[in-house]
Amino acid sequence: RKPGPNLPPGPQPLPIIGNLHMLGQKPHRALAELAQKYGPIMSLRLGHVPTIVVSSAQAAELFLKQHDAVFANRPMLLVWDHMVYGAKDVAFTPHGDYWRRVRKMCVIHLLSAAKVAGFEGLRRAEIEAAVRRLAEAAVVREVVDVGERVGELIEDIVFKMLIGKAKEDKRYDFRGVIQEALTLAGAFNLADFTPWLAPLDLQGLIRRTKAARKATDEIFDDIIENHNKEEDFGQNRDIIGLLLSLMHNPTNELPSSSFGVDNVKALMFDLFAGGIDTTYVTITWVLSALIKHPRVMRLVQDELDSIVGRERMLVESDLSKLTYLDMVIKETFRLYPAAPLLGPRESMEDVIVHGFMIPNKSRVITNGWAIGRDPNVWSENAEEFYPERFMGRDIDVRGLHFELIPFGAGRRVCPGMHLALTNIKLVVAQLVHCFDWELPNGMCPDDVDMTEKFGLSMPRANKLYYASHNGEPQQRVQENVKAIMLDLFVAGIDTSLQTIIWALSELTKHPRVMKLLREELDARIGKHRMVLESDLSKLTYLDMVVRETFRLYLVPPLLAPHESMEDVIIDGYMIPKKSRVVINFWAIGHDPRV
Ligand code: HEM
Repeated sequence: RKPGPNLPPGPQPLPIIGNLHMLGQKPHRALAELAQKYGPIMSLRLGHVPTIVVSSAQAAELFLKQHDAVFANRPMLLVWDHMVYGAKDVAFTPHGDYWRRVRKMCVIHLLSAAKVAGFEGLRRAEIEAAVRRLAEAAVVREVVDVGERVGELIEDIVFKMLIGKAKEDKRYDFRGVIQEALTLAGAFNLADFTPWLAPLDLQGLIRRTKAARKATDEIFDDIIENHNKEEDFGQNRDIIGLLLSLMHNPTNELPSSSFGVDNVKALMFDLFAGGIDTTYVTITWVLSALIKHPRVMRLVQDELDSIVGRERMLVESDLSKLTYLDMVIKETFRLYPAAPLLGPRESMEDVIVHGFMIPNKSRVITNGWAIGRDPNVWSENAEEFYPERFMGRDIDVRGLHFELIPFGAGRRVCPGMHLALTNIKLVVAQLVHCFDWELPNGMCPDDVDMTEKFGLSMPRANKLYYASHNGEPQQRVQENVKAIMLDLFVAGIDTSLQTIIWALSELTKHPRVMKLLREELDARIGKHRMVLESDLSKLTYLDMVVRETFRLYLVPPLLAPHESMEDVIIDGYMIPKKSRVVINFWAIGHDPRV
């Protein structure tokens, strides 16, 4: 008899653990190395679970397009079960009727292009506020933790979009908890592969998951309680309001029996985790790559200057014209995909793929990270950051071109990609358009460390510190400071802050004056302590700088109006009683005769 098809080739498994010991700290790298030896469709055994690893564009197309219906299931993992209320969400729930209904609801009502476009004003306000904060740091040459600033910004945008207001709960580091949850969700848990070890929780993953789940659960409970108190939540102004109104008004599609409060909380997890973590991780990779490659940074800025110019801030309708930025973002996804192993799949029946037997209930791992670095697709310079490789090549990231699938492909492709791409492009473009970024402490671009940490999402291993400018004052920052000052006037922030900003702006513009002021501070105070109020009277040059600022930028320029209390003759002129007197101190301060 002719022998039946074989399993794909792979390394020999050990008893009990199978090949689990071969995954190491960075499974995407270890699996890519194994695939070099065993090929792009490789078979492993993780504990007792048959596992197929897919590592080339052609193989991914077979699994995620040609046989997608067979591989549209997700394995049921212990961490996910704990974290998302028995997998009642979209991302971690098994294939079936419930998944189909909630996914459809997400795609149509929560994450559609129209819904995302509806939040444009909100994004603009949050980004302007973040740019203003960064510009204040730029003026005093503060070195900023870029990841932290980007994380705060994305968190603010997502909170406003999902719950209609900023995060109020200060009990937890929400972003930290979400990142921990995704690290746990991506971990290879011994207990999933050798169930009799589950009660021992040898890696401590379940203990950590319970802590993360407790934190998210308390935050979600508070959000729901506050929403339920607000009578107009049914107006669907924010996304959680919409979910709650679906819960309170069941439909045929989502009957009350299948859509209770745990389902709402599970979906909240997907939306917060998907919305914040992967987007923030991708933006920090793009910015790191740009700092590491000043040539590319310059080209992105040139494109922004030619499309947007320097007289205004970028708006969302500019994004589609930024073709070079688009290539930079693709190149970042290629080398640093936020989800390096995509989302795991599970086969729902025996199937033959490319002549190999793939048994029912096999775990399928697609190594997006390895596909992005495959020299057969990307040529010998596959490891190099070179956005121009996309020029004239029709390769998109949306799951149609299997050489580049950061959002997955097929039935379970990421439904949040439109939102993610909008946020990523917008934030990167604004930050690069508004600021010249430099490395602090004499670091050079080659020193930028691009080491990654493994999890369901793949963040940078180390923090990213940049100064938004660090040498001679630059036009880009000055223009930005001016725009911000304008904002401050409009916002009516108090006058002393306005004066401070004018003074700092003039100091940035006049390095000679800044140098003299620094020398005075060094001479009177030294470098080892902060300025005390008792020092102020000794700082005579600072006093002159402040007076010069008042001369040029008196706030407000006309002072408050006075009124005469009787008729009076001044300089031969009659000034009647009850005359309004406006004194133009701005003109006096600018009078060349004085
Ligand atoms: C850079 C940003 C993002 C990346 C790289 C990313 C990547 C992915 C990947 C690789 C998958 C698995 C696809 C598969 O199995 O084939 C996925 C699924 C998913 N993503 Fe995203 N994602 C991002 C942003 C978002 C956002 C903003 C949201 C929503 C707010 C979101 C919500 C989801 C959901 C709900 C699923 C599960 C879909 C399903 O199983 O049917 N993601 N994402």
